Amino acid sequence: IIITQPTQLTSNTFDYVIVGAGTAGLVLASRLTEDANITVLVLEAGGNNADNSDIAIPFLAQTLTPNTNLDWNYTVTPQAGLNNRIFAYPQGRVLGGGSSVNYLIHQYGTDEDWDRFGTLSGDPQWGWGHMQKFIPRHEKFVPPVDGHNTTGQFIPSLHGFNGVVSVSLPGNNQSVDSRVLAVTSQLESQFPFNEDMSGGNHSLLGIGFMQSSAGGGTRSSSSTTYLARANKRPNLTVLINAVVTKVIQTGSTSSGLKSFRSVQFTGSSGTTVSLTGKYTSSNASIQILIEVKVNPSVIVTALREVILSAGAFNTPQILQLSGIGDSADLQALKINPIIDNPSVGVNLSDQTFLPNIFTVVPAHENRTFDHVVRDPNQLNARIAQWQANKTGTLVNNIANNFGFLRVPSNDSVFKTNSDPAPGPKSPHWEMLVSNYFLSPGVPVPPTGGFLTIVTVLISPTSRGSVKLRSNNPFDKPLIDPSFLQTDFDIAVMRDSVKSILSFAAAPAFSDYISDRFGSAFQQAVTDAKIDDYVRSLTTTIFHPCGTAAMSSVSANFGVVNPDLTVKGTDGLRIVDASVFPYIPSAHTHGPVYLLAERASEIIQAAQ
Ligand SMILES: Cc1cc2nc3c(=O)[nH]c(=O)nc-3n(C[C@H](O)[C@H](O)[C@H](O)COP(=O)(O)OP(=O)(O)OC[C@H]3O[C@@H](n4cnc5c(N)ncnc54)[C@H](O)[C@@H]3O)c2cc1C
Repeated sequence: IIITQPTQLTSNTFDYVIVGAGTAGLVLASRLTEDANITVLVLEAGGNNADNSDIAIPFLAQTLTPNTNLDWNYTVTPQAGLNNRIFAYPQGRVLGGGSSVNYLIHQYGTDEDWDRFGTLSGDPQWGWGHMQKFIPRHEKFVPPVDGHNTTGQFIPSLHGFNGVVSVSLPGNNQSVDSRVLAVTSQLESQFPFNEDMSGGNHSLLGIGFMQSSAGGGTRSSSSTTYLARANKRPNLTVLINAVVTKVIQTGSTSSGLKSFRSVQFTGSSGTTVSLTGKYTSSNASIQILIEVKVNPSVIVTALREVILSAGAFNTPQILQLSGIGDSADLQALKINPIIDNPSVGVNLSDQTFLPNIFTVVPAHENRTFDHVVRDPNQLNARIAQWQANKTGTLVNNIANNFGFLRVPSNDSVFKTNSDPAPGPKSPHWEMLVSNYFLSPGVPVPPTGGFLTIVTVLISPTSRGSVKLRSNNPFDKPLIDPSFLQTDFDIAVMRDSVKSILSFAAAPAFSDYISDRFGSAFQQAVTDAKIDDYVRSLTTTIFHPCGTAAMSSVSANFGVVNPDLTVKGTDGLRIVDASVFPYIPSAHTHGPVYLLAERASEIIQAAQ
């Protein structure tokens, strides 16, 4: 059941306490409570999502964040590689976490990604040979809502058809789709067609159709799927509006591990304390009323384990608030270090987002979605169509077509850099073709039609960090993704811009695209100017990973062991995007789902 107040808890002990009802947390909650004898409490800082139809409508994903009540409303620290800019760094704060607010793009990463995890962790079961078995358990591939013939648009053997989360191809054809496909013939050697980019042992390289976590035109999140199937079980309790502030040491084992089985959190049901004072100066007297909302802390205890699934920013934040982190950092903030581990909060890896925007000739302006985005009447008409029968423009996410590419192996960048991709099937960069002006946080211009080809650095070599600002759990952490800090990263982005300029210059777009949009893009005609342009516009594609990374049991770095237990602890595990030692070559929620499915198996085996 879902409860809203700590006072509704019927016990303060549970077999498992899961922190965060996000992508991973709800997989665990659902799988662990399949055993009716196991009790689980999930603590989620955000609210319910049931009454928010904007979450359900795929195309409205871009309106859910940043800076909304579904978002943690974080920002990056000034980014040296991006002209010291500061920008929003959204993270879902609602049942379903990222899976409720993200752009629905669904993939798993390549077998090369997973095999690297297996090798690095010393546990071959993180390799693809084992991990692929979770796809049929997780995925329910369903036909697109427009019922079009999908032959040649995906490879059935790579998918599951009886799992939990719905996945589908675009359910509304766009006029640019056929142009994109024409480029895969016209410029085939550079942009070949790829029938399926879900990952695994099929190469990701090439251009093809997007697969989304949606079914019947509606978002399929961990909340609408994994939680929905478990929600009626009496052994599962989900408390929303509960902000976890730390995990608490409850003892030690005979082998010297520190046990952390209690969790401290703050519910929303605060008491308001009013202080009234009078300030009198020589010529005025002011009455001052200060109201402070005091949220009492509540402590719950896990009989078996506490599992942190609070995401790549908040999991390392909670660890550090709990005394698990770099001792020097913690002492500087007057936090008592319990486990000294300098790997906590470092190794932050993320992929970038560069909206390369083109203007569309007036004759085709109406084929873009810009009129829908800028005109509330047109948008409302499409919302009504979606409400009526789940069809139309809004059933798709930001793009129907996308592609993954590599920097050519003879490129000079490899003279000074080794290849960070896990293998030849794994890309260095991605392109997403959006049929409108797509630049998160920037409103569409009042007139004109646009085509945006987003480019994404998929295999970054820059690494950042998540550190505490203070010992106050309600202070936002200092998040520094260190974007484009290496020669390799900027070289890949430069290559991506040059490549999409060739893509846009293909015959298929000659009667469609009129120009590049914006002076920085127009002036990007030399390598140096392209770099300026890249640094002036790049932000994040919201895939932070690696801040509590998995390593082998004997490694002298890393935060969790291959079984996801926190090093040096007993009763404490991490299951979320923070444990990936490298960012997967993919949009990250699919890899997180597979990770959480395997974690459920590991946790059940340990019972
Ligand atoms: C705007 C956006 C677009 C994205 N687009 C895509 C996409 O198209 N495709 C894709 O694959 N991936 C996408 N992602 C990334 C993907 O959603 C994440 O990689 C994935 O959701 C991470 O899962 P997680 O379980 O690690 O964390 P999350 O899903 O973020 O879950 C963490 C949960 O913990 C809760 N929590 C955090 N701190 C506390 C606390 N102190 N107390 C209680 N609860 C807490 C949070 O509120 C949240 O519900 C996107 C992400 C965003 C933000």
